[in-house]
Amino acid sequence: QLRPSFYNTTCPDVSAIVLSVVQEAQRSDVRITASLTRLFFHDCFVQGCDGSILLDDSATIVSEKGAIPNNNSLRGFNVVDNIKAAIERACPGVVSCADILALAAESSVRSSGGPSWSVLLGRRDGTTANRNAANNLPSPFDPLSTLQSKFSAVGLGNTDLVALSGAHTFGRAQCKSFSNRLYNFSGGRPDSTLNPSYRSTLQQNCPQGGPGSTLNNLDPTTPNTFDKNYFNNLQGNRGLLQSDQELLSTSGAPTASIVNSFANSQGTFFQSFVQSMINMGNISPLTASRGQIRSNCRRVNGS
Ligand code: HEM
Ligand SMILES: [Ca+2]
Ligand SMILES: [Ca+2]
Repeated sequence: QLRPSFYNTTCPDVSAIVLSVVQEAQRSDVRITASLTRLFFHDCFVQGCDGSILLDDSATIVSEKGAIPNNNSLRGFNVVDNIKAAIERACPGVVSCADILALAAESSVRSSGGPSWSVLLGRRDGTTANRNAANNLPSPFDPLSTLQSKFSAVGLGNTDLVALSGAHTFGRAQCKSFSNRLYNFSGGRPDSTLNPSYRSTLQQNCPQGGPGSTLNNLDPTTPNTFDKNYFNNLQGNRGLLQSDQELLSTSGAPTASIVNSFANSQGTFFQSFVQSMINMGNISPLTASRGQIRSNCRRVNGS
């Protein structure tokens, strides 16, 4: 069972160390807090929160980093290395990489204006990666019903889906993640659930045939602040990804009323987000004698 006090005697300063490295990184890279938050999601949804996302390719590992949703998209691995190095100096061999991802997500949200919470700890690191499962992460092109089933497969419900999607209140997406909505979405027309003036801004940034890698703010109103504006954007048909706008615009969807309640109250959103991050962090952790404490987050010990 995970608990906030897991490192109280063995590494009492672990949370403060993580926070300070995250905030140092944030000084030169405003986006890094979003990137670190996303790493935790992509770890937990594949084999649970076991640090599998951090493993590099090797003789025995087919890295999740090469999966389609991750390749040329995930970032923050060097900051995780820096956090690990700082923790190893203070308490060698004690803190797992999986727990570092959980702590880095909390520090990131808090350092961007969002809620803080006490992080459940005691996960250990896995010794395998799963490229195929990583290829099956929730996709921005999935219909709502598929997003719901991918969440329910790991024990998460509609409230978790909506609250955690609220992490798109900060960070960036590449044109290729949504440009299908801009030109020829259905019947030769753009996506009708995309606000026309927002659409023309996006069309300028993502011209047809242009580079798919150009970055766009996920939240056009407060791109670097963790707040409830993401949900207000959905109400104005300003969700960037199809998977964002669907939460509100799918007819009859049970997620719509949850979007509206978060749009009305930042306190309600923050409370639900914290609970849902805890729920996501509880996805099949390795505890007790299972797994290991990696000494290098990129490699299984002894390989
Ligand atoms: C509901 C299913 C989800 C889908 C389909 C989805 C999809 C995406 C996509 C396509 C991007 C942009 C990637 C790119 O263009 O390179 C992105 C970025 C991001 N996602 Fe999600 N996401 C989902 C849920 C989540 C969750 C649960 C979290 C965290 C709790 C999260 C946090 C983020 C953040 C913070 C970014 C920006 C990262 C950066 O700027 O480096 N997402 N997501
Ligand atoms: Ca994992
Ligand atoms: Ca925001």
